[in-house]
Formats: sequence, C-alpha cells, structure tokens
Amino acid sequence: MSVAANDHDTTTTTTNVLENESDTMSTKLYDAAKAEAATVELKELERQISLSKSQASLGDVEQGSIERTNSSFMPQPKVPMRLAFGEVCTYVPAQFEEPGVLNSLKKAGKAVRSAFSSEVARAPERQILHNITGVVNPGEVVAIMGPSGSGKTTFISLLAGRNGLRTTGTILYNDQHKPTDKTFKRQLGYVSQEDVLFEGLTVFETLYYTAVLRLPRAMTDAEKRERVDVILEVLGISHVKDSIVGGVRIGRRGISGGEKKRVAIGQELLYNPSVILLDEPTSGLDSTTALNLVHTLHDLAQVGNRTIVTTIHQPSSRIYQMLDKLLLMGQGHLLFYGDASAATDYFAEIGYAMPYGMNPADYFLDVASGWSGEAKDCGNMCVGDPELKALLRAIEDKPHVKGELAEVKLANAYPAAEEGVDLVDGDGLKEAEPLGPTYLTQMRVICVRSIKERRFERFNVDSIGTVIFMAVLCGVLWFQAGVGASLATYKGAGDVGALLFFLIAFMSFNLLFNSIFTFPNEKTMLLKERDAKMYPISAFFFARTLADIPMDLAIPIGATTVIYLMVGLKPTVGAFLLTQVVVVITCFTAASLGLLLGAAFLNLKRAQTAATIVMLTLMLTGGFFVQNIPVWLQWLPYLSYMSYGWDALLHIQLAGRVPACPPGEEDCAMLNMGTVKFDTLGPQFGIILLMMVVFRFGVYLSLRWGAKNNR
Ligand SMILES: Nc1ncnc2c1ncn2[C@@H]1O[C@H](COP(=O)(O)OP(=O)(O)OP(=O)(O)O)[C@@H](O)[C@H]1O
Repeated sequence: MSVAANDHDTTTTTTNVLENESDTMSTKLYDAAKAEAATVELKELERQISLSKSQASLGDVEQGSIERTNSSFMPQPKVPMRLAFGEVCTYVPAQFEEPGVLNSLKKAGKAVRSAFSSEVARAPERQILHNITGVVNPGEVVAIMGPSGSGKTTFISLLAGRNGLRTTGTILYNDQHKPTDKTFKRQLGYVSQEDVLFEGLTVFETLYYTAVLRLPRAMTDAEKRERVDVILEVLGISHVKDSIVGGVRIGRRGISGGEKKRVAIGQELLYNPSVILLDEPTSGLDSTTALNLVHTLHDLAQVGNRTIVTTIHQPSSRIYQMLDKLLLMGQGHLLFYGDASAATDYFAEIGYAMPYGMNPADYFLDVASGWSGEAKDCGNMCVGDPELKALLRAIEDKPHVKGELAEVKLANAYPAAEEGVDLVDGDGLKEAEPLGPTYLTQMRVICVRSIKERRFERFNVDSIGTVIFMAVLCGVLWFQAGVGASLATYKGAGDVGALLFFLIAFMSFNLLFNSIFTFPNEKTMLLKERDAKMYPISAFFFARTLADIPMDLAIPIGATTVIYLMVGLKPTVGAFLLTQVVVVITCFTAASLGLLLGAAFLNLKRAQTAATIVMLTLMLTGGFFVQNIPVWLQWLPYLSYMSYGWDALLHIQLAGRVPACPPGEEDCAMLNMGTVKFDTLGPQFGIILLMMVVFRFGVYLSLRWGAKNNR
C-alpha cells in the first residue's frame, strides 16, 4: 500500500525527538485508549483505500480526462455541521483610515468623547453585505459566486470567524456554535485566497508538521505520517511530496500554483474538520485541474458528510454542474440562494432568461454585474447600476425562498453563544474533541520547523561571510595592537579601546538587523495558525527564540575568536572566556531589540527604519563618540546596552595594564574611552541581562496583542 510509513530522512530526527517525549501516567492511559481507537480507524482506512482505488480506476474510464479522487478513504468527521446564516449585514468605514499614532490618538479622543455623550457617534460607514440568508446542510457543496468586489471573500471569512468588520445578523453552526467561538474554531477548515505556506519546507514536511501540531496527541507518529500520506493521495500530490514549496522569498522555484493550493487544502483536511471553507481555491488553475479539485471537494462532502462552502470565480459549465447549491451575490446583495440546477429557471421566471448555449456561470456573473448586454462607459461595475437595481426589484417581487430558509429565522431566535462561555454541548462536539499536542511538542515542532524553513535563506550565508570578512579586516588593521608593548602608551590603549567598541557595535548591528526579519516574515503564518488555535503564542515565542540560539551564538563567538587572536588581546583563558560572554550577552540583547522592533511593527520597512534610528542613537550615546552630552540628554547613555558592554570589555582587557596616570589626571587612561562606570563586572552583566529580559518580554507582548491588529 502506498500509504505505508516511509523513510523520510529529513524528518526522522524530529520524529525521534518527538517520540521520546514523556507524559504523565494519566495521559499515557488516555493515550493508550485513543491509540487503540486510532489503530482501528487506520485499519478501516487501509481497507477503504484499496476499495476506493479500484473504484477510482473505474471512475477514470467512465470520466475520460477527469481524474477521480480517492476522497472516500478519508476518515469521516465525527460531528456533521449544519450552517445557518441569517440577515448578515457587514459595514466598512466609508473613508480610508490613515494609519499612525496621530490618527489613533484622534480615534481615542473621539471614543472618550462619545463615552461621555448620550449620542453614539459612529464614523460614516459603507454597507458591503446586505441581508445574506441561507442554510447549508452536511454533505452539500455550496459555491459563492459573484463579480469582483461583490463581497464573496468578506462573507466566507465571516463564516470562518476570521473577519473583524462590524457585522449584524447571525451565523450559527448546528444552531449553537458561533464561528468566532474559541472552542469551535478548530472544527473549521479555512483555506484563504493567498497560499500561506513555508517556502523552505517540502510538501511532506509542511503537512507533517501541521499534522503534529493539529492531530491528537493520542495518535502515534506513524499514524500521523499515514494520515499525511492519505491526504497526499486524496489530493493527487504524492509525486511532489519531497519537493520544496518554493517561492520568491527563498529565491527558489518549487511546486506549481495548483499544487500549492492543494497543499493548503491538505493542511485543513488533515484534522478532518466537519466544515471546510475555501476562498477561490480554483483561481489560477487550468480548467481540468480546477474540475479535479471541485470533484475532490464534492467527494469529501458526500462521502464524509462534510459541509463545504467555497467561493469560485468563473467556473466552467462542467464545474457548475457539480455544485449542489449556488449563492449568487451582486454588490453585496443576495441575488440567488438555492439548488444550482434551479437557478436558470428562476432567473427565466423573473425575466432574465439565459441565452441558448451559454455557460450558466458566465450568464449569472453577467446578470450579477448588472450587465444588460450592451457596453457601458463605466464598465460593468457602475455604482447604483440601473440594471442591477431592476434585478433586485424583480428578485424582491418574486424571491426564491425555499422552506428551509424559513428555518434560518428560527436560527436567528437562538441566543448566540457568548465568546468564552461554555457551549451547550448538544451535538457532542466536546466529547469529539481529543487532547492536542503537549506544549513541549508544540515548541519542538515550531523550533525544528523554523530551523528547516531557513535552510535556503541566503542572508544567513551572506551574514556569516560579512562577519568573517569584517573580523579578518579588524585583525589586520589592529594586528597585535593588544600585546603588552602596545599598551604601554595612552595612544596604544586608546587604539584597543576603539577596537573593543567596534567589536560590540558591529556584532550587535549584525544580529539586530538580522533578527528584525523574523516576525514580519512569519506574520501571515502566525496569524493563520493563531486563528486556527494551533498553539499558544508563548509556544511560538519560545520556539522561535530557541531556533535562533545556534546562529546567535556561532557568529559572535567565531568572529570574536578571530579578532582576539589576531589583535593579541589579553592572553589568559579567563579574559578570553569573559570577553566571549560579554560579546554574546550583548549580542543577545541586540537580537532581542531587533525581534522587538520586528514584532512591534510586523512590517519590515518600518521596523528597518526604527532599527536604524535606535541603533545609531545607542551607538552615539555609547560613550565612545561623545563624552560631553548635553545635560538634558544625559540619561541616554544609561539606555545604551553598548555602553555597558564596552565598559565591561575595557575592564576585562585594560584594567591594571595601562600606564599610571600623572598626578591630578586620574582618568587619563580612559580619556578616549568614555567613562568607566563600574570597577567590577557584576553591574554591567546585570544591566545587560535585565535589558535582554525586558526586550524579550516586550517581544512576547507585541506578538500577543500586536499580531491581532496588524492584519
Ligand atoms: N476591510 C475593508 N475595508 C474597506 N473595504 C472593504 C474591506 N473589506 C472589504 N471591503 C470592500 O468590500 C467589498 C467586497 O470585497 P470582497 O473582497 O469581499 O469582494 P470579492 O467578491 O471577494 O472580490 P474579489 O473576487 O475581487 O476577491 C469591496 O468593495 C471591498 O472594497
């Protein structure tokens, strides 16, 4: 069987690490029971695979060019979900809101004013969804169609609970779960329009890591791998399982656009959700690939009793025939909701008969665009289009309301479950929800995944090359400047002081500017995985911190060793080790500051600008360049971690080795070296470490609250 556990060299190490994790006794007992259940499920799967493969080959013959999918061997979701949405209206600000601090202050001011006034002041808004109502039953595939800008993405993201716009009306699953409920979100599979994938991972790794993060801890590693193989089979991407995803960021081509889309769908299918919501899964695909994909969705809905809603741009007539229900939208209005096969008759009834031989999907898009068959100056998207108004009037006069839509009114009557409040578990959802991976597993997977994802990144190679070049250049320029004889003069001591400042400044520059990339680059992935409640933000934070440690250690230690030997700094083991420790903790503090700026802005351009300003300020006030700082700015050097690092290095390398000062000029040796603030090393270490902890805590807070507001 092709889904038997395979050797995957790249993931074996991780697996071993993950397998070794020890849990508590009670968890083990629970796991054992679950594992038994999972084994039975897998055996059943194996039986179904062979059955369905023979059916699939029959299907190939029957359908000619259409490749039949093997979705029937996917395990069935435990709780079928009926989706009901009633009178959904959504509003956006009528005007673009200028981002920035000033605007935020203005908004805060307005909020305070309105809190004290009886009138509720609301900024002018534009309504983008108008009373969207309908019911989707388990086993159905509903296609949301409409011209560009008609509100498809807005609506499907509302169904997925991933849209923060002001919305009225009701969206309920099984008449009780709101899509935004934290406990329920995991039941929803949502595939967004953009492919949010790690470009540096292979297809198998992408799905495997998602499996470990999403599937119950009771499943063994082999079972998770088998599940991944099943998904690869179902989606027809087994042949690219060891290819990298690829993309612009890593500068490598990988799998095709259609394959990427299927990997994204696979990530959602892995945990076998009852509801799958897809935003334009067929865009960019050729018609046959698109047909195959819709065919797979259709199978998944029918075989597994899943509820599937997908937006679709311009389906071919063959795809259209495969849809169960059509939800047609035009400028945010619901134009039709019901059996896709009944749409043509309905539009003919209200005076919009489809011309003979036309693809119904094309015709409905024309109708929804307010197209009357003649070209207009403003194209087909005129606001207040008279044709669209006429259509809406005709629909209002003779609505296509089936009996089940009346049920939505009932759904409206249900009190919506408040977020965070325990659900009345009428459909057994809670019993169906097994324990996810442990915190330690989450951290390990995110950490290993980050290290693997970055294996293609050029900037690592570039930055190592830059550091080695600069270290050798320093060694040449200050060659043997640190030997005892050179230190016999104030000038010689000053030279070494300058080198030590350069060492601290250069090393921390390098790490700070490398680390500001971390979070802006992973922002979309973090938001996606956070939305799916895959792990707490702290697991991501600790894992990313761990993943950075090898590089953050290797670069400074390597460069400092080269410089130390070439310059001939203090030749004792103690001094060498202390110098390394000072450089490393200063670099960690700089990296923490870089992470903080990246996490606070989550926007590379702005983070880079902020980093340049902060870094230059810290450098100028670090004590080397300016000694007579204006009184009102004299607090600044105390914020410069560079000044503490440099101070510590001066102490280690020069204390007691420079010539004695003439009477009355006790500070002469440090004349060009700022002011040595402490006679011992402890306070410098303490302050740098404290700064590091504060910056890291800031990173955590920024990720926790910042990510939500940076969509
Ligand atoms: N956050 C927002 N702020 C302002 N306007 C918005 C916002 N979200 C959606 N809109 C507006 O709502 C309307 C519907 O947008 P939506 O993206 O849902 O359309 P769509 O049918 O998915 O379009 P397309 O097929 O081109 O993706 C558009 O006019 C869009 O400009």
